[in-house]
Amino acid sequence: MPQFEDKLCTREQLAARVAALPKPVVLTNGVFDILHRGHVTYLAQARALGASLVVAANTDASVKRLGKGDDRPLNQCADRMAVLAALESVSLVVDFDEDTALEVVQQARPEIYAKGGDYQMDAIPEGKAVLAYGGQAIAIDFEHDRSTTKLLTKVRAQRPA
Ligand SMILES: Nc1ncnc2c1ncn2[C@@H]1O[C@H](COP(=O)(O)OP(=O)(O)OP(=O)(O)O)[C@@H](O)[C@H]1O
Ligand SMILES: O=P(O)(O)O[C@@H]1O[C@H]([C@H](O)CO)[C@@H](O)[C@H](O)[C@@H]1O
Repeated sequence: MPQFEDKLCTREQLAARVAALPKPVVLTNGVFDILHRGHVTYLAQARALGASLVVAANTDASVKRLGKGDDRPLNQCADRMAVLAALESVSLVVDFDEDTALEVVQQARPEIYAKGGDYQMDAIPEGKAVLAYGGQAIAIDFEHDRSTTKLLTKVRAQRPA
């Protein structure tokens, strides 16, 4: 097993594994279906806010409920998690089956919660929870105009009729 797979963590292990990480701990969450430059830049910036980065990835069932499309996610959860774990910026990867990462945040209690600039921190449950216990919630501005959905549109447009 490659060493980066040591970063994969179960929900049961989460609190103990986070407690062992260098502080401050930054946590973020998302689908990360087809990893692109926007994602890796954003994850590196999130990691630079603290000393460790925990990424919570939506389970496949949870992605289905987000309404990104019937065929999403393209990459199954275990694969999305392994790709995230292989990144230098990432310290720990956990999955979550709920509609939001609120419970993950409550279990992990990171010093900092980060999310892309497409979200308003005081309007989402994860951001509100971290702010309520005195942590920081930080939105990171988009640096690259990329998205999984745009990539898929491009691929589909190139398919022969
Ligand atoms: N281009 C980007 N620059 C910076 N952050 C991004 C970018 N795209 C996504 N993110 C952030 O990465 C996290 C995961 O995003 P997500 O998986 O929704 O990416 P996406 O490519 O926009 O996907 P989709 O097109 O399926 O909605 C979110 O916190 C989001 O804010
Ligand atoms: O990759 P996405 O679509 O940005 O990730 C979603 O983020 C939501 C956000 O944290 C607001 O609550 C979350 O609820 C959802 O489950 C996805 O992780």
